Amino acid sequence: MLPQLSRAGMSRAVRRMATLHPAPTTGKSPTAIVMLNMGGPSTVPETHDFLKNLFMDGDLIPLPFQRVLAPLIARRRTPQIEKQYADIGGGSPIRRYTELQGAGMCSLLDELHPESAPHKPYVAFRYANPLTDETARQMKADGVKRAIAFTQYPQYSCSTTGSSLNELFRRGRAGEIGDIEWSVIDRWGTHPGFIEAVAQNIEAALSKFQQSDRSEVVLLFSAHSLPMSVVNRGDPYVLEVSASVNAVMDRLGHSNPYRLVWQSQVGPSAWMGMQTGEAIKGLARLGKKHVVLVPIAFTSDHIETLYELDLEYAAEGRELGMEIHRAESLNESPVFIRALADITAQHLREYSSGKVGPTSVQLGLRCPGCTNATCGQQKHWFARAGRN
Ligand SMILES: C=CC1=C(C)c2cc3[nH]c(cc4nc(cc5[nH]c(cc1n2)c(C)c5CCC(=O)O)C(CCC(=O)O)=C4C)c(C)c3C=C
Ligand SMILES: [Fe+2]
Ligand SMILES: [Fe+2]
Repeated sequence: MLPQLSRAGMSRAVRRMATLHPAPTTGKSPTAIVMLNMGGPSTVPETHDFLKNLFMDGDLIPLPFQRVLAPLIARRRTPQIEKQYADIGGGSPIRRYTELQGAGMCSLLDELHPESAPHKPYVAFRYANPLTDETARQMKADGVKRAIAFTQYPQYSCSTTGSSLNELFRRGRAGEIGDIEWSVIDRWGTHPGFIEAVAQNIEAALSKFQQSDRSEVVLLFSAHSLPMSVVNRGDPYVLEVSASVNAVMDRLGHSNPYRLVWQSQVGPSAWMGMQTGEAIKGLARLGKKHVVLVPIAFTSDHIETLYELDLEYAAEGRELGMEIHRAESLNESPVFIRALADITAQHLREYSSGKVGPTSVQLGLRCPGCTNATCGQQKHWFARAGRN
């Protein structure tokens, strides 16, 4: 039985775990939980390399003459994005939060699933340190024999999770990771623990409004948008984000009016809408003066929350006479860290019983219109793991 801690107590405990969770000393090879995400520049000077890696990724942004154009676009975009990271405190907090979440998750997992203990968290970012190749070297040095590739994007897109899996697969094929039995958790956007953590943060934001205004507050769920070219080839991200929103609203008992809107589009092509900024202006025109912004597709703070939502949109809304609060990102939420441990424990149980359940990869199911095979790569994972 795990100890029940208060939110503050748990947060302190998680912080302690993050500094204390040591490399295992039992001599038993650890079960690696590899946390996949895009990453972000921890300091402003790292912005250029982050952008260069991002624009080099053909799974995210397919460009003609990618190797030539990507560095040029990255260089041109760097000053603007550097300023945004400077304005949110000098860098992205994603590495700090991911390490904290991973340490807390693995401590809980050792108790929830002792059969595979010790569990050791590894972070593999796609565009910032620690990059996948560095993590691969560390796993090899640690003698890892069993690993779970655990996406930290709750909802699947071939441009995000698909890209991270492809990168890990390439490193494995090049012999950089060692001989490992892999399995994959590739989506968990409706897991009850995740939904509970988001719902609790919404309730905390709602409590900032006067009691008499509370039921009138519009919940504006905001997710990073996706180019329509990606949506139209059958990418499941939009559907899966919608499913998350629906599950949160079910958990809240449909207490408030709500919409799902899309932010952070880049470049001139068509993207999924409506855009978050336009929605806020539209609500103001309709006389809706109370809004909670809810980030729903990312698990920690980043420029999309700290800059775009807080410094741009919320500020614009307030100028229009609105009261706007943002639901906190999941960051250090003990409910969320417990959810990460539950998702992994469930996956380990399903894996060892030979069942492929909801926390396992959806076996090589491509987007029906996918031309770049991003999603299809996943079948290689199960070939390696001897499962399909
Ligand atoms: C679930 C989240 C995300 C999806 C889906 C996603 C798709 C996507 N993104 C771009 C282009 C860019 N994204 C950039 C930054 C960025 N993207 C996400 C998340 C998703 N992207 C986050 C959390 C961040 C910020 C990282 C941080 O602050 O820590 C950028 C760089 C910033 C900029 O130049 O504006 C670009 C470019 C595309 C094209 C795409 C879908 C195909
Ligand atoms: Fe993005
Ligand atoms: Fe796809």
